[in-house]
Amino acid sequence: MAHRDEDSLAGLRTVLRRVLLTLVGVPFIVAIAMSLVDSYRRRGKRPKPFPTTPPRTVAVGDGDVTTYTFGRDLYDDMIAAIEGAERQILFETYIWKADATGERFKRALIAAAERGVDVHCIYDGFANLVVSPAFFQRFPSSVKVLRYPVYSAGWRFFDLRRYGRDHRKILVVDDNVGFVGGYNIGSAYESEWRDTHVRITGPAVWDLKRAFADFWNLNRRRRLRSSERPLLLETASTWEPRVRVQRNVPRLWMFPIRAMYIEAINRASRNVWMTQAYFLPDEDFIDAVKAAARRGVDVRLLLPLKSNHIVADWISRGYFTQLLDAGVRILRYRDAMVHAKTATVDGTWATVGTANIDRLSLSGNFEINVEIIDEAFARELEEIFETDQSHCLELTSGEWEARDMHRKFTELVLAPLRPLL
Ligand SMILES: O=P(O)(O)OC[C@H](O)CO
Repeated sequence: MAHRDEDSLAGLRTVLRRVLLTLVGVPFIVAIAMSLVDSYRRRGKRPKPFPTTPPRTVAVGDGDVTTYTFGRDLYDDMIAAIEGAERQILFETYIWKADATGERFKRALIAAAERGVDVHCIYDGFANLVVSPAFFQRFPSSVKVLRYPVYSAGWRFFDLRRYGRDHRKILVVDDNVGFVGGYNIGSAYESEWRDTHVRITGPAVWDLKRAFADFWNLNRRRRLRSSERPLLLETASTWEPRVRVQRNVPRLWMFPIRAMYIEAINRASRNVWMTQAYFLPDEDFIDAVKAAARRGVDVRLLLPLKSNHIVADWISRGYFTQLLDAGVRILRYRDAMVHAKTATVDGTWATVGTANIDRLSLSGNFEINVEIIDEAFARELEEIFETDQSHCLELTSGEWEARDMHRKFTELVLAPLRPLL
């Protein structure tokens, strides 16, 4: 009798193990297969044009904010700022391609260092694993370069605070100007991707400097020569109430960007317009978005019809039914990858930054978003949204419900991956 009990227990365990392995393993296998097929299909595809707006500047408090929606405009202004630097350049990027654009930035940074400007660069080791190491080795010692390592937990294997990637994109020149937003550095982003970045002048530049300096100082000792001095900043003498720089710092367990979004969505009374590259939020975030739509707020979500990560697209689609049922409008951008991470609420609140709406960004990575409470700037972003919307296909409930069974099944199979992305 005891033997029979043990046998059935062991049998149950085997069945459970197999079910678990299937639940975890199958989504991974499907995701890998999809990514391979998708990258094969993309080969040789020509980029298509998309509408953009010229850089426009609005005064916000004691400074200006210029918004960029086309990479070439942005890169030209970033290079001009680097070339005009007199004292210090702080440059941080998640991806830094070793192509013509990447080389252009590298040359400009080296030239600045050679004329005596203090140049600091940070890039993420994991994001650039596919970039030739030679590209990063050919920096002269006059440029201080910090590679945020692929593995940074050391012997603290279980300390999740040490696994976040450095996903930020920042440039600060002297005390005068700062850039932040979705753009990485690479030729494809210059003309083929639709993204959003801002150039900031005024007191908020100090916050960008501080964000850079804190990260640098946190990692300086282990990554650079021990003699390398920390980056020191004067305390900010001016507070700018309209512009807040929100930083996710996993190492300090700080994730204000998710809270910032949820607070803004929860207090929306008129509209929430979001443009996002990847939309795979947690359940509480989704609930806030649905609640806003249900109380009559005009909630619009603008996403790429096809992003560069097919698996993220499929997982994102798993949320569409509940969003459409709640009254959220889903607008899908045609022909080009939308990589922007922006939102406006009630024509007053706005954000532009590096954080995607997914778990990696909102509760994992080092991220930076600028939060601006200013009607003129929000209006600016709303106009950009309207331009983008004119290039979108709106997804209707009828169309969505009529999709094939195999699509519904694929969404279901991939759903267990949601918490990982
Ligand atoms: O991580 P992001 O938002 O900078 O996007 C990077 C691209 O997805 C690279 O594949």
